[in-house]
Amino acid sequence: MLAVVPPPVTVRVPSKINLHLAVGDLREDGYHELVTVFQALSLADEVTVAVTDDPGVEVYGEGEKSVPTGANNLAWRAVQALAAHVGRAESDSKVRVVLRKGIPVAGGMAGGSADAAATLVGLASLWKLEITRDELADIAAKLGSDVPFALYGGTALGTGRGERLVPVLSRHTFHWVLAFDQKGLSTPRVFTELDRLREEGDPPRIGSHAPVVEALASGDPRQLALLLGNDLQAAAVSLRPGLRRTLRAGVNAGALAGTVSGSGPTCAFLCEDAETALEVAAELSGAGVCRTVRVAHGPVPGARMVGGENDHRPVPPQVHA
Ligand SMILES: C[C@](O)(CO)[C@H](O)COP(=O)(O)OP(=O)(O)OC[C@H]1O[C@@H](n2ccc(N)nc2=O)[C@H](O)[C@@H]1O
Ligand SMILES: Nc1ncnc2c1ncn2[C@@H]1O[C@H](COP(=O)(O)OP(=O)(O)OP(=O)(O)O)[C@@H](O)[C@H]1O
Repeated sequence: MLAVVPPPVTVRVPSKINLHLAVGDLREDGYHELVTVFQALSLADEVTVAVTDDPGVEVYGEGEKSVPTGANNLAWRAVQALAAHVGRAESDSKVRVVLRKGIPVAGGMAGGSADAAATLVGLASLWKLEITRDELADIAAKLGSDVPFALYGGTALGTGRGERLVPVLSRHTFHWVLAFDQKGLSTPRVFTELDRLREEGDPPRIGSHAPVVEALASGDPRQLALLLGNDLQAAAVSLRPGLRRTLRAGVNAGALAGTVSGSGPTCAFLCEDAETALEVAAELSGAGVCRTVRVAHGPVPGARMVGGENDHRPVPPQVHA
């Protein structure tokens, strides 16, 4: 009898920004204790998983040449982690993973984490696993601190090393402009730079996340704009001083406020509305301070299959520098 090969599964997965990122001290395990407010943005990757006789990873799109296609690819590590978790034999776990990247590589927007989360969701369907999203989140947390959030999306408070999540009420769609830098920044390097800055002096630390949570509940972008904060920003700017100019240029172009996204170097600018975001993006494109400019909105849902009946595939307008 011929075996029936299941059709490939495609999952769309959002990027993230940190509206608030408070970094505590270095822990013994090499991680820092975090309190962060994540928001999932419409800038996304798409990941297709398919049964194959020729297993491996293919990468297309944003930064494709700088993404490893071997065992170091986070999506590939997700395949192995899920197969091990459900006790699936290697001969039964042969998959091809195709990544279509929209999220900048090493940009502080959790692109690799997004691909890992999407791969978990895609394989759970391809392999017809009875597994809850919470169980997937436990596997996700072992792959990286940002991976669980990419599964859930929306807006969430993250604690621990960022992997412990609770949803945050967010009443409004917020409009963002994203400025991609010429090249990426290594996340561990940015954390190490913050430790160095803290050893040398006492860089100011951002305050409590509570006002950010209130601003999200109110839905007022002007209120939120006053509260964006990221303890890693000083470290990212120290390693990439040109980011200061980018941050200024976004605000000069009409954004309410700008922040470095996560460990950078992508800068995220909050705008009053969708129309203003397009105007800011157009002006920033001409300012010569970054490689590419995109508009995005959030919050959006986490990793989910493309082609379902709830899938409207919105295409946000794009502006290229
Ligand atoms: C900067 C953020 O994007 C904010 O959401 C995340 O904290 C980074 O998450 P990630 O890229 O998934 O990071 P992981 O793959 O878990 O860790 C990579 C490295 O970043 C540093 N790291 C990460 C998370 C954390 N809470 N403290 C850390 O010091 C550690 O050196 C770690 O070895
Ligand atoms: N699927 C993947 N997509 C992108 N990079 C990957 C992937 N798998 C492994 N990598 C490696 O991981 C490094 C960090 O990539 P990634 O795009 O996840 O960074 P990031 O967005 O800054 O992460 P974070 O915001 O979670 O700190 C890249 O330089 C690349 O070598």
